[in-house]
Amino acid sequence: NDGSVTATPVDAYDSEYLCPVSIDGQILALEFDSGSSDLWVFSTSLPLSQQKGHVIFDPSKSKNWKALSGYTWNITYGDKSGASGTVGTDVVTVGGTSVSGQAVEIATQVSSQFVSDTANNGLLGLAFSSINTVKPQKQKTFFDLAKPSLSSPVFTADLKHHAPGTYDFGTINSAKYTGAITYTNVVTSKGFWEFTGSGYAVGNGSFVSSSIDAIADTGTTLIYLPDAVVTAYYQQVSGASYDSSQGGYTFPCSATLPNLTLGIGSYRAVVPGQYINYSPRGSKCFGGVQSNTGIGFSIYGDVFLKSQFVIFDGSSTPRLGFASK
Ligand SMILES: CCCC[C@H](NC(=O)[C@H](Cc1ccccc1)NC(=O)N1CCOCC1)C(=O)N[C@@H](CC1CCCCC1)C(O)(O)C(F)(F)C(=O)NC
Repeated sequence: NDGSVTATPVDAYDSEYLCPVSIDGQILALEFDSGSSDLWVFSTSLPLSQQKGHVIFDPSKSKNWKALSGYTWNITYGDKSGASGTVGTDVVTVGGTSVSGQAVEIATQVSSQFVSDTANNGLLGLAFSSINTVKPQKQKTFFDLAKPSLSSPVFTADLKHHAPGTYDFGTINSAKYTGAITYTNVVTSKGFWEFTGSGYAVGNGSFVSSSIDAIADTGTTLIYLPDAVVTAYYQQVSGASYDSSQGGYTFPCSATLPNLTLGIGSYRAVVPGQYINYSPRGSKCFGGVQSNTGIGFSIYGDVFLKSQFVIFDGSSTPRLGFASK
């Protein structure tokens, strides 16, 4: 049972995209995150102060809810936010795709970033189940459980700039992209959709071949790249500089930003310069391309993903596909 669901940007900067998910009839807006593998929700087990402003899942109102007694989870994300709690299973439906026995992780504690992000009522992880945090037994992701019932074991991301996009499960909709799809192999050892980029070009400059170890991550807002790439990019932006008080590169909001081309095999993925003006911050504007220093690999986040049609192929040899649109 293939499915399709709308992914709506939460704000004017496309900082995250949320999708409606039904848990036994209770509908919550969750962030689909190909960088983690826990499906967790705001719940009635949270302190009331942390529930404020959010849509709350109430397991006592679900007839298909089965508590997994003694099971717990605890996750910390790259931006230092986090959550933890208990676990049960329920029927989870996304678009037309329904899964029973899905582990739904109930939050009993969430960090302040989640409390204040009132549009976000939890996450639906789409990375590999190997990094699910449930103990004593890790649980499968929605995609892993849905796979056998899908026409093909894939999901696609068609995120858009300042507009709603879609995630599709089970089919590759040829109306959503142009030209050929380029596939690249994925390494799953860290549990991410990890691949090696083939290089970059800034604006109309020549392409620089270089291997870039990266993950395709719908749960990360920006693009995080090696310093060599980031400095080469902002050298082409007049007035750009690294502003430690803002935590990254900023530039005058009037600046014209060059496109950034990122190579995937022989495919050249073009990120429009305007996508790289992320948001006003202080008296300047904050860049959508930042340094990957301290992360350990590069992250091709939403600023990149929304310029492409992306296939997450979960077949026995997982791979990523990219196409223009
Ligand atoms: C620099 C390293 C990555 C940072 C990345 N976070 C982000 O990219 C957050 C996402 C966010 C948007 C709006 C409101 C709140 C949070 N945005 C962010 O740090 N910024 C700061 C820079 O300006 C742009 C917005 C992250 O932790 N992504 C998580 C998933 C997010 C966690 C926080 C809530 C939203 C989802 C991830 O799962 O994708 C991960 F792979 F990074 C990870 O930590 N996996 C374990």
